[in-house]
Amino acid sequence: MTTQEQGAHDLDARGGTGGAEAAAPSLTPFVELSRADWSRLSASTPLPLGDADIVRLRSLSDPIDLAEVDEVYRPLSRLLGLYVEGIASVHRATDTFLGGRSSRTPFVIGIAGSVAVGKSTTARVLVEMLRRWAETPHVELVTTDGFLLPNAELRRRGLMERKGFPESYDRRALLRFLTDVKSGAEHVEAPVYDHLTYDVVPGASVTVNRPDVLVVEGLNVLQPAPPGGTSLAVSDFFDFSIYVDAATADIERWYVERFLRLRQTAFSHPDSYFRRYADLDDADAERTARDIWRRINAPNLEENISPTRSRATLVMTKDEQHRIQQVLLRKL
Ligand SMILES: Nc1ncnc2c1ncn2[C@@H]1O[C@H](COP(=O)(O)OP(=O)(O)O)[C@@H](O)[C@H]1O
Ligand SMILES: CC(C)(COP(=O)(O)O)[C@@H](O)C(=O)NCCC(=O)O
Repeated sequence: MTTQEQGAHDLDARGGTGGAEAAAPSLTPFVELSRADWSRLSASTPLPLGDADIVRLRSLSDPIDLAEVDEVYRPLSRLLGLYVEGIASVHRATDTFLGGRSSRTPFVIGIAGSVAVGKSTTARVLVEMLRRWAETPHVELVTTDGFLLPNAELRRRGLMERKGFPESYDRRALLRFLTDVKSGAEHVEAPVYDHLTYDVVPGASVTVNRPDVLVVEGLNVLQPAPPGGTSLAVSDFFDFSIYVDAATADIERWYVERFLRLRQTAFSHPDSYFRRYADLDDADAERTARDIWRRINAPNLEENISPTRSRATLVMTKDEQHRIQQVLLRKL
């Protein structure tokens, strides 16, 4: 925020200048767009996804519909394309300036937000769309759950009730991974988490091989570096970041609904960590889900995740039916 903008903020905070004329609009570092404003941008953007693609995404159990993709994700993928082109152009100019000494590295997008707000769905749709743009055919997705400490280590540290909190991750491994990706390294490996066993998979990894775009999705990707240290923040490696937002009561309801649905699928699998939940009736399952939400996910949202919202480049706010109602885009 500029000093002038800060001044305007301070005036606002005091309730305006005291004059009878209309108060000056409050200045923020974000451009604010309603759904209608945002979706109007879609008219000038070709849609790189068709019905068949949406059906395929749905088959991966993503519930998103074509209207949402059309009105919200189409402009978003175009905007991201503009940022990718912008960075590529800065890269070319810098490379000429340096006499050919720098190599281009992947464009990294971070996606943050609460458990159950719809980060995975947003990330998967974006990946599918970005892959269809000529400038970004090679797009990869990594979720930060692979960087959680294994359950055995969480138990040793008394952190099983803190899964998803900043201290439950191997932050240095995540920083090393991103440093390697942003150094232009080939075949960079990330560990893998299994929601079925509720644990990191020993010895398993995914490999990221210099994509055009890497999407990094996780609860805490916008967390600042720990105070007092000299360490970097994960977001120092992002070229763009998105915070997916919604009212806490709606997110809790989505969490409970997903939990109830999982009884028929993941929970009933013989290897499921939550096998004991598969046979709960609706009332007991809802009680259990609300208990996990209130003990773990709600405090994490309030203490660690929500405070990072204003660090994002773009904030997408959903209504109670997952429809994006407002987009905030950071001013440049
Ligand atoms: N755009 C959407 N429309 C309808 N339901 C959605 C949408 N996005 C997510 N959901 C549902 O909300 C729940 C949480 O979404 P998910 O992407 O798994 O969240 P997260 O990755 O943030 O935990 C899931 O049950 C998912 O099916
Ligand atoms: C695995 C998660 C921490 C999400 O991790 P992320 O990929 O966002 O880093 C989360 O889905 C989770 O399991 N939380 C613990 C509480 C619960 O079981 O809901």
